[in-house]
Amino acid sequence: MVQPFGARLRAAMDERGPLCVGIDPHAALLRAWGLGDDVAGLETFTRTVVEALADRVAVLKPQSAFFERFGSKGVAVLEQAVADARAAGALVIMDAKRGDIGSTMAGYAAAYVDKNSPLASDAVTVSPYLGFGSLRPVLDLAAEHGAGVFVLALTSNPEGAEVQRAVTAEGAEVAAAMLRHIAVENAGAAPLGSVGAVVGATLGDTGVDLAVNGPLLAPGIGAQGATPADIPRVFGAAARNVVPSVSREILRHGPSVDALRESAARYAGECRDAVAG
Ligand SMILES: O=C(O)c1cc(=O)[nH]c(=O)n1[C@@H]1O[C@H](COP(=O)(O)O)[C@@H](O)[C@H]1O
Repeated sequence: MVQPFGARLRAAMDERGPLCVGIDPHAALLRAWGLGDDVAGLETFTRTVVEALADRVAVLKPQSAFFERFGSKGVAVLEQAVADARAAGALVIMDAKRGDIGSTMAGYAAAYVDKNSPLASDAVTVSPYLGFGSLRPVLDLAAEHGAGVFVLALTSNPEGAEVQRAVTAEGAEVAAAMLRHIAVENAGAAPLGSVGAVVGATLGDTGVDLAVNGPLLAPGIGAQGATPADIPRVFGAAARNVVPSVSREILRHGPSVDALRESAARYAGECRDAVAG
């Protein structure tokens, strides 16, 4: 029986530092690496990142969109990357941000968190904006397979506030309501629940209760302007559960494997220090 995702993530963060590196093969990055914006370029880029980092960072987070844009051949590259990264010891969060009615969420759950799926990942990102309850199939299947689910709560982009800071009929902000749902899912889990929240590192003091007993995925560091030093200000007492995530600001150091490793090691160290306070 595989350990729950939260326990595996805590162990990986303690051993390797809390950093998550995003694999986001933007067309501009492929060109900057001297690669074609095509499947061969995608394959080389992705293999290089996995080879450079999967044996040393806690988490890799492929952004599904950048693979899907090449159709089935791109998805095949994604499949291989997920398998290779996990084999090398990294946990993989599939950044798919799926969200649909419950019966369709069962399909997304089967795609990403069923351990027998070709795209089986350690965790997946989902959007709760069809209602938190619509996520039930993915929450349940993830629990059954020892996988995790990261629910968008307060995203790093400024436009997110329009929806996430809106006030519900009960008087709470939507994001706060989502965080409460997440806390309920994680109640009693130790050392860490397997249902995470996504909270941008760009946001400053969030004013919401981040004590959800689960991991807090914190994108926005690097290209979007946040730094590891922002972590204590944004997350306060919850900083220990933060998984800081960096994509472009590390990826731009390729194609040199050494330079990718150096950049990731620098961020991992800075994030470890920031989280420790
Ligand atoms: O779920 C995410 O990872 C995510 C949530 C969020 O609020 N903001 C955000 O930027 N992301 C993702 O994190 C990555 C950020 O990339 P960089 O800005 O290049 O570090 C992208 O793949 C985004 O899709």
